[in-house]
Amino acid sequence: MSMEDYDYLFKIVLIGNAGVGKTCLVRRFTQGLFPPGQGATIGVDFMIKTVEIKGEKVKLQIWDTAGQERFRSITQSYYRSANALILTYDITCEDSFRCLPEWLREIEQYANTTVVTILVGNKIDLAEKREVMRQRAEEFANSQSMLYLETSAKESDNVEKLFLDLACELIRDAKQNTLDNNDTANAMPGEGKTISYLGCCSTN
Ligand SMILES: Nc1nc2c(ncn2[C@@H]2O[C@H](COP(=O)(O)OP(=O)(O)OP(=O)(O)O)[C@@H](O)[C@H]2O)c(=O)[nH]1
Repeated sequence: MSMEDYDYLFKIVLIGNAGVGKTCLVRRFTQGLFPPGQGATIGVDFMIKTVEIKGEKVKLQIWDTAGQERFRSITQSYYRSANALILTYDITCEDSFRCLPEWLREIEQYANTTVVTILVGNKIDLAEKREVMRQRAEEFANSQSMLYLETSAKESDNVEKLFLDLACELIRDAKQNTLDNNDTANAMPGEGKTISYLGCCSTN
């Protein structure tokens, strides 16, 4: 192992409409909690969590952006160095799904072409209020070459899977030398605990 306390460092940026649950997903993953009365994100928030995948330490730098339109120019500047984007919508809010093409245009304009993008339908605990059918979202994700996952930050459904699957995907890419990690090499140290995860996709 190098002088650093990790084998890989990846930058993951969450984007999507205001109120879809981006901050709650990050809090659930990094702190294991669902904060009551979560206020709107102002600009961008930053958290770190280190996970262990097949004996390798993977440091995830997670940037939680504000969904509100007025912060768009700030958040756009975070796309460029992202290794992965989590494009989030709310399965109980048709509007947040209809806005996805707009977000894809932002990605095309500001993100690196090698970025891994996953579409996430959050709030599946509110099944009775669902407005966007899973199949429709899956088809849309497929058509745009995105991965797809449904989550509940509230019930903790698929939240760990979301970040760990992404980490696996990024390791696979890195091993194929399609990633340039130089941009993220100077990351600030931050809080985080190490968890062990061996059940993900094969990375070897
Ligand atoms: N039932 C349910 N509510 C959720 C879930 N995730 C988030 N919420 C609620 O949705 C609201 C918005 O959550 P946030 O995490 O602040 O949303 P955001 O996407 O970060 O919003 P911005 O910061 O404005 O972009 C809050 O009232 C949360 O409690 C979930 O999985 N289930």
